[in-house]
Amino acid sequence: VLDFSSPNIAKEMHVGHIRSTIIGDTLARIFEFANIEVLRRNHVGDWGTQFGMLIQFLFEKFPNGEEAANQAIGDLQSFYRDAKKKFDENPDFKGRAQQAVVRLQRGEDRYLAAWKSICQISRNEFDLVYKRLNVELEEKGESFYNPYIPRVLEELTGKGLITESKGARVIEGRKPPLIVVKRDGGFNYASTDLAALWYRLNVEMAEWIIYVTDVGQQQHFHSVFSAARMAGWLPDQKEEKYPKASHVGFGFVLGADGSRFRTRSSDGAVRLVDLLDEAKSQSLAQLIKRLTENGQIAKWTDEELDKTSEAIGYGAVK
Ligand SMILES: NC(=[NH2+])NCCC[C@H](N)C(=O)O
Repeated sequence: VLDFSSPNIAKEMHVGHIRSTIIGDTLARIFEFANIEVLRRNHVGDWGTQFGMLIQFLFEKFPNGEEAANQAIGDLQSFYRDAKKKFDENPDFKGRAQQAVVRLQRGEDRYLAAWKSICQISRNEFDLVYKRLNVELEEKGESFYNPYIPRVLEELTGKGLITESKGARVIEGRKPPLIVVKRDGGFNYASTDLAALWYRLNVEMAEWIIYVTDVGQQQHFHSVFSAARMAGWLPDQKEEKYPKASHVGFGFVLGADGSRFRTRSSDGAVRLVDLLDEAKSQSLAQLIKRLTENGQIAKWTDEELDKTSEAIGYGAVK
């Protein structure tokens, strides 16, 4: 199982996700070339308390039905921003948003439908990037593993691995302890990853599970892996045995000024599709310049110029 790309619904798909997409795809291609069966998993962040906020905001903005919302959301990132602003500034709205989470988690139709349409809008945007990069992925988002969390935690509790700490439930072993149930009783990123690991080992029968994210998540994965070893799901690290789990961490993408590159700056959003457009148009300009210089330009059709600048531009990004 190769877990890569994995952006978050309704949030920006940032350059770090592009890097994960490209490294993950490269690894997948190497394994596939060696005739190893690869499950290319897009572990999208499609669950969590932020959906209460988004859905409530959607309902209040479009009280006359979800139909209109589909088109009106349009730019999901600014929709997210507006919802977040209201959430932070308006305590009444915050309360309603928290109610909405409960109703979503209870599976009320109207809430599920709104959640689904928000996910679909994001998915369409992600797909534009995957298509351009020629990367294939199969989505199994965080929400997929939700039903497995309680029984997985029950198993870990039965093995004596989960303890109480300041109202939360945690797995000790590495420092800091891994929080698996929040103080409010909710599950989190770690509980989802434990359930996903359990599923990949027991249902998908994975021999090797590889996660590709930036190094910022190294500690998270090592804590999850160590919990899995304590539970006896994975063999001892020192033995080169299967099944195994690995984190492929890459460095942060830096901007020209050497600081962490953000696709969304305060003065406006830089979308990843725009980044790809830019790569293509810069290589087209260079191509035309050089072909003109060496007198070859007349021999090239527009289509050849287009295809070549795409290959060079996207290739450069990759
Ligand atoms: N199984 C995982 N945790 N995979 C990586 C998920 C990455 C996460 N959605 C992020 O954007 O940072």
